[in-house]
Amino acid sequence: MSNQGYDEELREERAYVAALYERLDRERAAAQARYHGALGQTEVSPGEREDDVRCRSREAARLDVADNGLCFGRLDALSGETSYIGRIGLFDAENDYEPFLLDWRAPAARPFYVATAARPENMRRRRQFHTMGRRVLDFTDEVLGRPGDAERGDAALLAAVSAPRGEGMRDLVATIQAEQDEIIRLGHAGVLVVEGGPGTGKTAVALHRVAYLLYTRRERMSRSGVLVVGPSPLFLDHIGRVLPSLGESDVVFTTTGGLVPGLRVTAEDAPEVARLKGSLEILDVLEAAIADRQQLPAEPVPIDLGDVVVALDADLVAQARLKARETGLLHNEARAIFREHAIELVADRVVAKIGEGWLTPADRLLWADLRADVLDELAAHEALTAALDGLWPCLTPETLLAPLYESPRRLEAAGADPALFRADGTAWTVSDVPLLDELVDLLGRDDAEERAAARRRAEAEAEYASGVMELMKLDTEELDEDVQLVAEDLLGAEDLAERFVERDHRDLAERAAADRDWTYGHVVVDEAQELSEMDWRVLMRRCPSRSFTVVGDLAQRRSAAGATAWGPVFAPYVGDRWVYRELTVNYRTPAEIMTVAGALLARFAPDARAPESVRACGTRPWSRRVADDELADAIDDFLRDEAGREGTSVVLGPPGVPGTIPAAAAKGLEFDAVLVVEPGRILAAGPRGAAELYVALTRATQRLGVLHRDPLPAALTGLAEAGVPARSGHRRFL
Ligand SMILES: Nc1ncnc2c1ncn2[C@@H]1O[C@H](COP(=O)(O)OP(=O)(O)OP(=O)(O)O)[C@@H](O)[C@H]1O
Repeated sequence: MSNQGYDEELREERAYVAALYERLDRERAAAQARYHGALGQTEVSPGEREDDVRCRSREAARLDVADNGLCFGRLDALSGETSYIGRIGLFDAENDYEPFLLDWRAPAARPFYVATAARPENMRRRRQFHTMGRRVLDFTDEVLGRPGDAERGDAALLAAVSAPRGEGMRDLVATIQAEQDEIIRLGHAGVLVVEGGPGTGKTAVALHRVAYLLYTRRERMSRSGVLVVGPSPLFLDHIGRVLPSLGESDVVFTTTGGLVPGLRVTAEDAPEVARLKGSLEILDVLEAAIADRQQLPAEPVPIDLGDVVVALDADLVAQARLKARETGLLHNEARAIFREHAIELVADRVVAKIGEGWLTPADRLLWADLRADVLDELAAHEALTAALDGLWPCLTPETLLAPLYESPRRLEAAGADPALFRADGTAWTVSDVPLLDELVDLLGRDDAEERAAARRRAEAEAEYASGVMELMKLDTEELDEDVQLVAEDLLGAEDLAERFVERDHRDLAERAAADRDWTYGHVVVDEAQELSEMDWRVLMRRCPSRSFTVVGDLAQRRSAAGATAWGPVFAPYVGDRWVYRELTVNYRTPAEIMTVAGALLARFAPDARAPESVRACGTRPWSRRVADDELADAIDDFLRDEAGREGTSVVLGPPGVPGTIPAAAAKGLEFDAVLVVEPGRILAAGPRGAAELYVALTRATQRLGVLHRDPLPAALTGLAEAGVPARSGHRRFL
C-alpha cells in the first residue's frame, strides 16, 4: 500500500471508529435513562422493580467497559464482507440488527484469532488497530491465504507482551493467539484441563473462557454464577480486573482457604501434616472421630426422680447407641433416635422399680399409663438431658475437629497420625477447610435444633409484625368507617411477618460467596496442581454439573498434598471423560531468562518441557555473590535501581531473609524485574525446593538478578556474573 493509500485508509478507519464511539455514547445515555426510569418506577411491585433495576444496571455496566479499545481490529472476508471486532457488540436496530461492531466472543469473530496465512478461514485480510484512548493511532495488515507469508503479524502481540506491567493483569482480547482461542471457545461442557509452563497464558485463557461461557450460556450461567479459585489473595487482586474489564460481574473469586464462608485461616501446616489432611484417607479418620463422640458413660449416671433413682449405665447407653447407629442416619440426625431409645430404656427401669412387687407388664393398662407418665417426666428431666447430650452431643464441624486436634487420646481413637496434634485446635489452616466442609455433610443437621431456631426467628418476627399492626390500627381509626380496611382483617401477624422478611438485595456474587450450599454453573481452578484430593471434593460439591476449567503446571507443584498426575484427580468424579489441552508458548518470560529456568527444569523434571519464549529482551539475567554483611545493601541497590524504572519489581527469597518474600507468595504473579536471593537455600528447602526456585525465576517479564552468599547451585547456569556495583548512581548491575 502506498503512503498516500495508507493515510487515506487510516482516515477512513478513524472516522469509522469515531462513529462507533458516538453510537456507544448514545446507547450509554439511553441505558442510563432506562436505569433511572427503572429506579423511579412506582406502579410495579418492589420485587419487579428490583429485578428491572438490576437488569438495567447490568446493561449500563456492559456499555461502560468499552471506553478503551472499543474496536481493535477488522476482518475482510473473501466474499467482500467487512467486520469490525471489539469488546462488545453494537448493532443497527433499524437494519435487521446488522452488526456495526462484532463482540470478540461472537462465532463470526473467531477467524480474527485463528486465521493464518496457511489456513485463512475464508478471510482475505486481518487488520489490527493500534489505539490510544478513543483514537486509532495506526494499523497493521496481514494478508491471509498466501501460504509462505509470515504466519501471523505479531506486532500487536509483541507490543502487548513487552509493555511494562502495571496494576494487575489486563485482558487480551486484542491479541489472543490461535492456540489460546481454541481453548477459550472449546465446546466441552465437563472438565477441561489446560496445562502449560510458566507464562503461557493459562490464567488469562481461563478468565477469557469464563467471559466466553458467560456470553454463550448467559441464561444458565447468570443464575448460578462462576467460581474462580486462585492460590492467594495477592493473586486474586492481580487478576481481579480482567473479568470486570470484560463486563462480567457474576463471578466469585476465592482461595481454597476461603471456601467455607466465615472461616478465618490463621495458621499454616507443616508439609507432612498438609499431606495427611489432603489425602482421602483422612475421611476414615473423620468418620472414626465422629463415632468416638458417641460415648458410653465411664461410670453409671444416677437419674433421680424423687421417689426412685435409676442408673444410666454403659449397658443401657450401648443399646440406645446401637439402635441409633442402625438407622444409618448421620450423627446429628440420629441424635433424636438415640435420645428417644435411651429415655425409653430408662423409663422401663423406672417403671420396673416403682412397680416392684405390685405391678407387672401383664397389667397392661396400668403399666402403659405409668410408663407414659414416666416418659413425660424423663423428657423434661434436666440431668438426664444433660447426660445424653454429653454422650451424643450435637456437633458442628468446628466442635468436632478442634477438640480432635487438641487431644492425643481422641486422635488415637480415630486412628489418626499423632502429627495432627496441635495445642490450639481452632488455629485453622488452609488444609482444614476441606475437612470442615466435608464434616457439614458427615455430621448432618440436627433438625430439632434447626426447627427450634426457625421457630424462635418466626416468633420474633411475628412479635415485630404485631407491633406494626397495632400502629396500623391506630392510623385507621381516623378513617371513614366505610373505607376502613383494617390490615388485621386481611392478614394475620404471621403473614405480615413473612412480608417483612427482607428480600435478599445482594448481587449474585455476594450471595454465592456467603452460601456454603451454593452450586455454581462453572468453576475455574488456577494453579490446580497445588490442590489436594480433599480440596477437589469441596470443589466438586460446589459444581455438581462438573463444568470445570482447570489450569496448572505439574512442574510448578509446591504442595506436598498436590497432584502428580491429572488422571487420578478426576477419575473419581468423571472417569476418563475429561479433556486435556496444552499451551506451549511463554508470553511472559524472555528467552534469556527462560534459558536459565529451562536448564533448572531439565535437572529436576527431565520429562517436562519448558515453554518457548515468544520474544527475547536483549539482556542476560545476572548473578552476584555477596559477603554476609553485603546482602541487605545489595537488595537495597536493586530496589533503588528499580525505583528509577517503569514497571514493577519483587525480591524473592527463602524464609527468614529480611526484605524478601517467599516464591510461593508470588505464585501466578509477574513483575518486570525479579531479584532472587539465596537460590541455594530455596533449593534446599524441602523436596519441592527446585519447583519453588523454578517459579521464582519465571516471574520476570524483563529483568532477573540473583544474589547469593554461598556458591551458586550447579543447577543455575547461564547467568552473567555481575561485578560489585558502585554505591551511587543508577543501573549498575550489568
Ligand atoms: N495472547 C496474549 N496477548 C498478550 N499477552 C498475553 C497473551 N497471552 C498471555 N499473555 C500475557 O502473558 C503473561 C502470562 O500470562 P498468565 O499469567 O496467564 O500465564 P500462566 O500460564 O498462568 O503463568 P504461571 O503458570 O507462571 O502462573 C500475562 O502478562 C498475560 O497477559
